[in-house]
Amino acid sequence: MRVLWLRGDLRSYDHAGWSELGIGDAAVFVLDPGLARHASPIRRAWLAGALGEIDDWTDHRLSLLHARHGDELAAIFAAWGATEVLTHQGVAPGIRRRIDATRRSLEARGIALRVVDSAYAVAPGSLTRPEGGAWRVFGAFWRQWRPAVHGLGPFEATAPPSLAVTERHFEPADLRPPDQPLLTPQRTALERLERFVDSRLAHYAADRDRPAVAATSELSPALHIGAIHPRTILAALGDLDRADRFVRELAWREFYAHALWHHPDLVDLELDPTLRQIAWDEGDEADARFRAWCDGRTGFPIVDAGMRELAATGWLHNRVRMIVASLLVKDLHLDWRRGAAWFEATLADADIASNRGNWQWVAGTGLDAAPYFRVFNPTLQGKKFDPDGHYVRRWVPELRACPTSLIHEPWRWVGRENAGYPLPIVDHDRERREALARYDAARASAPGSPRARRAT
Ligand SMILES: Cc1cc2nc3c(=O)[nH]c(=O)nc-3n(C[C@H](O)[C@H](O)[C@H](O)COP(=O)(O)OP(=O)(O)OC[C@H]3O[C@@H](n4cnc5c(N)ncnc54)[C@H](O)[C@@H]3O)c2cc1C
Repeated sequence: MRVLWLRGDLRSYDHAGWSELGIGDAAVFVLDPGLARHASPIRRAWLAGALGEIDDWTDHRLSLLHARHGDELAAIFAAWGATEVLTHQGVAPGIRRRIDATRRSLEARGIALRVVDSAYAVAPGSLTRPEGGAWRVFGAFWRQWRPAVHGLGPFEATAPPSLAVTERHFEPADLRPPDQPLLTPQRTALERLERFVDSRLAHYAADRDRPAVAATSELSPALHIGAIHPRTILAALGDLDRADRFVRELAWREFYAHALWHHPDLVDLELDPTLRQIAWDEGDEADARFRAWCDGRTGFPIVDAGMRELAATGWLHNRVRMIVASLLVKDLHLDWRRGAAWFEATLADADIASNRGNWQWVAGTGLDAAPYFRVFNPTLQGKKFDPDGHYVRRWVPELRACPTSLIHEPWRWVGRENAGYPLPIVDHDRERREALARYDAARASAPGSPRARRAT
């Protein structure tokens, strides 16, 4: 008997695993105690929705287990009479550890575990530099990735398999917090894809940086749980050259997954060894700044709009992610890991590879990162990418009456105080200089730097 062990591939179509199942097999989703504890309410809602859709499709024969990975899970599969377990590739270090532990326990019982697919168009680890290891520069990765996805098509649709074994420790609906909406991630993803190709793709390159404009695909939460596969997206785009700007974004997702595959420590460790000693602020005052950032009360309108959108919806526009992340690291001098953890606690699409990779990009410490000395000015970013202030007014009601000419500098607006909007939490120019000094000091004290050698 075969067991399809579903994880981040929660869909019924364009799926390598379903096509291998036959009468008498089983499909299972395992809720590890860690996942149950850490997933944010919005992610639980996406998960519950996707499991509900698969459960309906299999006529409620999906097995849903509470179990620890490793021995406990392997023992359940063995009791079912499993001869082979199919699953998809894990990329995040914690997931890889859980799969490896389960594989070992299965093999000890004479059961094979086979990886049949990944959540990527090109499986992480399958592209390497000629000299080995992950690509360090996106452009070089892109040149190899782009031909590899040429002509890639979705898996053929399969009928729901007649699953024999069903064991249920919970129902999909139990996962959804009561205050979260009932979601249908597969249906939503396919609708968003159609909407994107029909009405947004043509303007994507021009408008993708404007948070007030509905210009992007909004596919990231569905991609994260595998309610849609990049193969399906690429196939729907048709001529990939015409969609080049968008295809590049999909490639960034795969670049970071490849990077994490080769450098599992990028989750917590600066990939640039010369920037591992940056002096981050800690203590009560730093905590207060962190809270103001989380709550959207920094006094920088575009930042506050973004952080409030994130809290309210679990989603945030890419340009605004970059701006808020830059403020945290370069203006508030708070550790990028703190910001990344907050994103993981709140984003519906929270994904270790994309999140940690992008935070390191913003901090200037990662692969192909923004040069550390390039510091976003939140006021100029706001003026450039939200010129009419529509995005700010949507999320910061205190500034609705503020004239457009001052919306990104409300400290100059006479009505600010009555509106109850705070002054900027820091002076950007001063903190920019401070950040550069701290980065320079870190570089100077890094092992191997000429100044560090002189000091020892
Ligand atoms: C600090 C920071 C943290 C981020 N954390 C995450 C995260 O946890 N999960 C996540 O999926 N994305 C993350 N991103 C990347 C990006 O912001 C989102 O993928 C994007 O905003 C999702 O919106 P969309 O689906 O409409 O994107 P679109 O513009 O429609 O792009 C299509 C797809 O391409 C991928 N993509 C787009 N931009 C990027 C990028 N910069 N890096 C990697 N993949 C990209 C996503 O899968 C996205 O769904 C982060 C970016 C920053 C700057």
